[in-house]
Amino acid sequence: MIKDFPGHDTHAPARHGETTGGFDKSPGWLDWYDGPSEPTFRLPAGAVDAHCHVFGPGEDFPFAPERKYTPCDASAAQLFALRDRLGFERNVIVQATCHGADNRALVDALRRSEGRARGVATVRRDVTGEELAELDAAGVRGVRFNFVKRLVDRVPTDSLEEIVAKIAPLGWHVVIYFEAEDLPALYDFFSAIPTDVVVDHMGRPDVTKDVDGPEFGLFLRFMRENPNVWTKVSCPERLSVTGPRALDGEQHAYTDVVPFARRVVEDFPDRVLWGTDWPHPNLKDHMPDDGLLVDYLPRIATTPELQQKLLVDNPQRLYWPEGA
Ligand SMILES: O=C(O)c1cc(C(=O)O)oc(=O)c1
Repeated sequence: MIKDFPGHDTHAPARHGETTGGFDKSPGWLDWYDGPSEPTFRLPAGAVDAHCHVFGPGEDFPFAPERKYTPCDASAAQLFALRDRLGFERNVIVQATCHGADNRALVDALRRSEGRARGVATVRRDVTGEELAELDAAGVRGVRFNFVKRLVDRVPTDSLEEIVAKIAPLGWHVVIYFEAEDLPALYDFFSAIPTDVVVDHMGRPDVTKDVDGPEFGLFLRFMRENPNVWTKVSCPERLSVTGPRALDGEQHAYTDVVPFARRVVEDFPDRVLWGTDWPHPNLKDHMPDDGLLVDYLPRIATTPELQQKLLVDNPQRLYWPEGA
């Protein structure tokens, strides 16, 4: 059973950068950017921020004992304020690893969204049908499998297969997060997943390498060979090496990532999604202005048709297939 926790608007709201509940932020933690600029790029009506998270608040939804980092709070109310500021209509909230397989903060945010958010949960192999039904009723439509070693301990493949068998009848999909260097070893396992599959952040390419080279070529081949695979062309702020950063009004941020994202959007226009990744866990050297991240979009989806698919039609097909 998912227990209802006391609503956090009964408490004083967490201030920007705070962590409540007696947790200390990881050393060097960067807080999300307060007061983002209003985007210059006008998002199409019905746009979905298809990758974002909530953290805690720690006081109401404690972070998981097995977590690899402790963030600042980033509440549902703060996420929805960002949604409105940037001009998005809806969100897809992805369970963050700092909450492990405890989906209470996610479920609470989904319930508060009044149908304007769907979720991607993390579950263990022993999850029951009753728990899955409850997650489904709250708006969860997928599970996340994480292979990034700095974020999680490795879960054995047979556990993941067992989870897939449980979620497939619900029509859910699998979100996978991995580093480009691990794709060769995981390629066959990923290709055998029978549900839709969504790859986080383009499989984290090394953007100092050639967009036409073998590493990114393998990722493009993975998408070409598996028509059930989608990807998020998100996180330029994570992948960029030379920037410039989305700060101080910069309108050409993360130029080194543009050719990679643009290639994917143009080759697979019906299987791409985009999200802010707010509140941007584990960034080390800067925190982007989310308004300027939205201004990055027309550089990777260069026509109104591509923008409509990326931001509206594709997320709607995957997360609100019943209609707007
Ligand atoms: O690269 C990351 O650090 C990261 C972490 C998480 C998470 O902790 O869930 O999610 C993301 O999308 C990206």
